[in-house]
Amino acid sequence: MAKRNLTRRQKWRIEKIQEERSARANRRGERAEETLLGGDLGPEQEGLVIAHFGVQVDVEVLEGEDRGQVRRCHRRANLPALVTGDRVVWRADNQQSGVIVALQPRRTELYRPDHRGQLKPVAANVDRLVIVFAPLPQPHRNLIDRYLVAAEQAGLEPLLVLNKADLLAQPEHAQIRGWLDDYAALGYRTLCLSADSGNGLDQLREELRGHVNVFVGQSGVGKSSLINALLPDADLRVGALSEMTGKGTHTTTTARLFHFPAGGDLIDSPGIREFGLTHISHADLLEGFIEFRPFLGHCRFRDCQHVHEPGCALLDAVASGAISAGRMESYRHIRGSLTED
Ligand SMILES: Nc1nc2c(ncn2[C@@H]2O[C@H](COP(=O)(O)OP(=O)(O)OP(=O)(O)O)[C@@H](O)[C@H]2O)c(=O)[nH]1
Ligand SMILES: [Zn+2]
Repeated sequence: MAKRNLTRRQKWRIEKIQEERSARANRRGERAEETLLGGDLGPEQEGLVIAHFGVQVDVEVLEGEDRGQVRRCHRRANLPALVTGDRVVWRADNQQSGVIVALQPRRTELYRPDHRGQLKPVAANVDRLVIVFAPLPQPHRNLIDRYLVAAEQAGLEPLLVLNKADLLAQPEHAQIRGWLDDYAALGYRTLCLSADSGNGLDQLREELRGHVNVFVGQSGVGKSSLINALLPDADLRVGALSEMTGKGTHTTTTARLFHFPAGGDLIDSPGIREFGLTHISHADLLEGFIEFRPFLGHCRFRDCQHVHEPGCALLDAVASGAISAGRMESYRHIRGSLTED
């Protein structure tokens, strides 16, 4: 017994010595790096990544008298790639920039495939997916459902926004309102509003407050109109960014974080707006239809495709009205478009 204890203690001491050694080596490396980066650094402080440009990121100061200001920072070589929305620990240098020394754990991550098809994080700590649709362009249920599945998969709370409510008075568009009610009945947050008239924008401001939001939806549904109404300071939106980079080559692709004047944040970029359109596994797809969950695993056949199998719990649920035919159709449509077999 005593012997084993001793051995354990010895092992622990050896590990401790090794840890201290590697910490010392790290500190040496960091000191060398800091000398290269231009000398004395200020104390560690919290920051928020609001944009990134290759190896550099823009960090918003979250503490002290410079709170709200933006510093162009490098990151220490031992850190993973940073993305917009990351919370970091950083140290100021004496030239209006700084060094990022640590990345805080991410609550959520949004991924997009890069040009080689590999998934890469593009934003961190988003918690709200604002799915915008409208009577025109004609909405597609499976597209909305796809965003909902992506939201479930990424751990974001969806908010369904039916924009262009002014068009609902036209008889040919009247049934779209029913879609919103169907989603509300499933337990989702919903809003019906008009960016043009401004009706319902106050409720939207309320919904966005206290969240890091991303807007998605088909082209032409009014995302830009809504964002313009919520972020009236146009300079903040576009101009400031190209001015800061000096050349503006990254202005259209990099994700950028904005603060809504009424509270809450927005992370936006053309790439982010397409979030959720790829890479869903079969299992995630089924789980992403929240009302399917009580029935999953209850089909007679373990490899049930939920198409025409006898004893299919999902088909029975459709027959009994527990699952709507529209959502089932939407599920099948998305399932048919997945590449995984
Ligand atoms: N009738 C009506 N039209 C609107 C409303 N909101 C936006 N629109 C119009 O819809 C069109 C598309 O709006 P955008 O804001 O550019 O749509 P978007 O979703 O940003 O489109 P992309 O930039 O292509 O992604 C514009 O002509 C807007 O004027 C609304 O509440 N009612
Ligand atoms: Zn089944």
